[in-house]
Amino acid sequence: MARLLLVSNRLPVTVKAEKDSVSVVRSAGGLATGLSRPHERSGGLWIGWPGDVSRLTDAQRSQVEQQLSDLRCVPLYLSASEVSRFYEGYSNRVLWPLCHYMLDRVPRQDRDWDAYRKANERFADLAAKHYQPGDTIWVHDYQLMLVPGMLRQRLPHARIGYFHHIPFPSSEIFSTLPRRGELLRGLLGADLIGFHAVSYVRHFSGTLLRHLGLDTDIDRVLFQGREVRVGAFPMGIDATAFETLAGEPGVLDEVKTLHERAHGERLLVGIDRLDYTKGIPRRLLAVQRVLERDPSLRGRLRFIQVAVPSRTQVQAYAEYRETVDEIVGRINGLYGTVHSTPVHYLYRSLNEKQLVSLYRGADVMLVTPVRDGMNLVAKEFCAARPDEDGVLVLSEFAGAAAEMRDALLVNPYDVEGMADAIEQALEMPKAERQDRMRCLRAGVRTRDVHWWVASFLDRLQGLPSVAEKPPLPDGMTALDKLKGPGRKVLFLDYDGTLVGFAPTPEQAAPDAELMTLLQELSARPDLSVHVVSGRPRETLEAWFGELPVGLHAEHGLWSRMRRGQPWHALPGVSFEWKSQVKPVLDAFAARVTGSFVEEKTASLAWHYRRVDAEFGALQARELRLLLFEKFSQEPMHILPGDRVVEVRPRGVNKGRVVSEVLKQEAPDVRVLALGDDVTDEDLFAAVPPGGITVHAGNKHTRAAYRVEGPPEVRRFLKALLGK
Ligand SMILES: Nc1ncnc2c1ncn2[C@@H]1O[C@H](COP(=O)(O)OP(=O)(O)O[C@H]2O[C@H](CO)[C@@H](O)[C@H](O)[C@H]2O)[C@@H](O)[C@H]1O
Ligand SMILES: O=P(O)(O)OC[C@H](O)CO
Repeated sequence: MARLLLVSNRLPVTVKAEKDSVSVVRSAGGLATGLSRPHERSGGLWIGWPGDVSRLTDAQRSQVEQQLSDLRCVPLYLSASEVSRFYEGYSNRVLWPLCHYMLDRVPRQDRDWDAYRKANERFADLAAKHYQPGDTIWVHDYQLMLVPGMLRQRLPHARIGYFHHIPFPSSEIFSTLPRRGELLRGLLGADLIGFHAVSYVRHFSGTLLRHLGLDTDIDRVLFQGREVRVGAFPMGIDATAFETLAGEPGVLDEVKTLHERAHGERLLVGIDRLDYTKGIPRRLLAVQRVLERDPSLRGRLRFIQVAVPSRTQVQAYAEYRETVDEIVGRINGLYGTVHSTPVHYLYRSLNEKQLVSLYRGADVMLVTPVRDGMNLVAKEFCAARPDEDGVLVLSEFAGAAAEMRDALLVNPYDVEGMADAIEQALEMPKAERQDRMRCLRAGVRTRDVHWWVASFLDRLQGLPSVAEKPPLPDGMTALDKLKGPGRKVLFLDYDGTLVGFAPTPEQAAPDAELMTLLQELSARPDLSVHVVSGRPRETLEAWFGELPVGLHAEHGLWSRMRRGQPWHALPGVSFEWKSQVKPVLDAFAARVTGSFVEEKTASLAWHYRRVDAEFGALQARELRLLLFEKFSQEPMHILPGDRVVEVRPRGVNKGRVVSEVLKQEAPDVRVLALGDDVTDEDLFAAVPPGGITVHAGNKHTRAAYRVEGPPEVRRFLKALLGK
């Protein structure tokens, strides 16, 4: 079995320094809880931060290191400044609230970005240092979003996975981050990027399209010549362990004590990290509403809320704690009696036995985060109910809600609605409670943490490795093959290859640098230059008419082989379908604001480059479907391009230009073709053996080499000129 290198901000254990002793204890948090057992069973390493060790003596530090090494944990010590700027700063003041849709909590400046980047570099360096060929690296969570990209640079052939444990917000939210591009590119260093829910995958794909122009095809996206997979892998828990613990005599005794001390009060339970995403204030208000509405429940209801201290140095958490304290005090002041207290609030961590006793003893479990990646407490509660009793009230904004449909789903912003759900839970007949709990438990057992780890790793390890399916070599390395004497013919696509995309076709006119470059290339006696474009011949003539280059318009329908020669069309091409297709495209242009139709002699194009990227891509798919449905018998091709859908006559393609041009050249001429979109694939296909084909971009291609885009294409052509 391949070794697993886990990389997460926190190790699954934390250093705990007491007065004269030091030890390592299990960290709180879903990630630590979920992956501890799989890590124990795998033979790999876990790299991460063991917590604050600044006050340890040298002897204590080596004691800690020995204990960590026994657990196969590799510590990465964060300095005080890293804790404050990388962990508390960028990770928890910026990314955490942003991914949880809390834009108003994100600071106005991103001064901690540098610290975030540098800390990510340290994690990547340490992981790369411990990496052995054949290892699988699995990076976790939002604190380390740049690590996959950094690892890819250090270990181009490594198998790298990344899992995002918190929500991936809609692209509208993610777009507000000034560093969005860097973060997205960082994630794309991975081979597989996992999320808890399909909706997060959708948001991520939309964000890639909007900001990097990358179109995800169901579960994969091409980036820098590599195929990156994305998928939903809902995380589970160690259900068997929770179930076993819930049946232990110690736990059952504890549950009995809990009930005895409650003197017949019904038990509502909430267990969370004290985090403003967990919805504790509104949950408390809902309990208050229940007591307000039904006086008969006063003295008969006990809400036990346990909150484990978390990120206490971050001001928002300190303020949140005050808010919770205040509401608890108010409810107890209002509805407490000398005999009973409605809210029992514990601000501390519990051990597993105490935790499970509360799960097992609860009548109603309240899991009502305002936003949560998954929420494992909901699953732990169900696993700890082998008695098949107890009701789960679950927020529809927790990732877990997608799977746990038998819970009472609530809108955590709707206090009245939550109060209704609590009443419904308290009144629910036993048979219904059991039915629901049976279904919930079946899901929790089937999709447990072992299933989660296995499904992610199986997918990751089943992918062809970069070594098996290497990215295309850099186009620059092909230059040598073109050096030396002998004639060469260059076929150059225009849009997306020689120039970048502009909002309108007119705005993508050639600039002075490009004109000079083409002038110099065509002046070379050993080079013959042909511009092969989808543009109309009038445009090519106006731009390049004076240059001694071959011009080929409308994908080769029209050609002007040499300067001064007339344009001629390919014979036998039918255009009759145009009059029927045009109204369909016009209707799309009218309905999709910002899109427009371009008409050429033989073809039609619907452009959506000025339309919102996600919406445009959706509409383009719909248009293609409609055209296929209506016109499949017509002698025309429907071609998706870069933010354009083109309809062209059959029998016309850029490949025909290559064969026509080469008829007039000696057989040993060397051929170079450069292009970026699907129409250029015909060009590449027609290049004879021994020729060089270079794709400018990230798409699937039959070309043998790849360059990034127009700036690199120009660098390539300049290098060809010896510049
Ligand atoms: N008082 C207490 N004492 C002891 N233990 C306590 C405790 N309160 C909570 N815990 C434990 O901490 C864990 C909390 O996990 P969650 O999934 O609920 O949230 P968290 O936000 O930490 O995790 C992040 O990662 C997980 C896993 O991916 C996602 O589910 C989640 O959405 C994301 O925010 C649970 O295992 C729970 O038992
Ligand atoms: O205590 P933190 O900040 O490491 O957060 C733990 C949570 O599980 C975050 O995913």
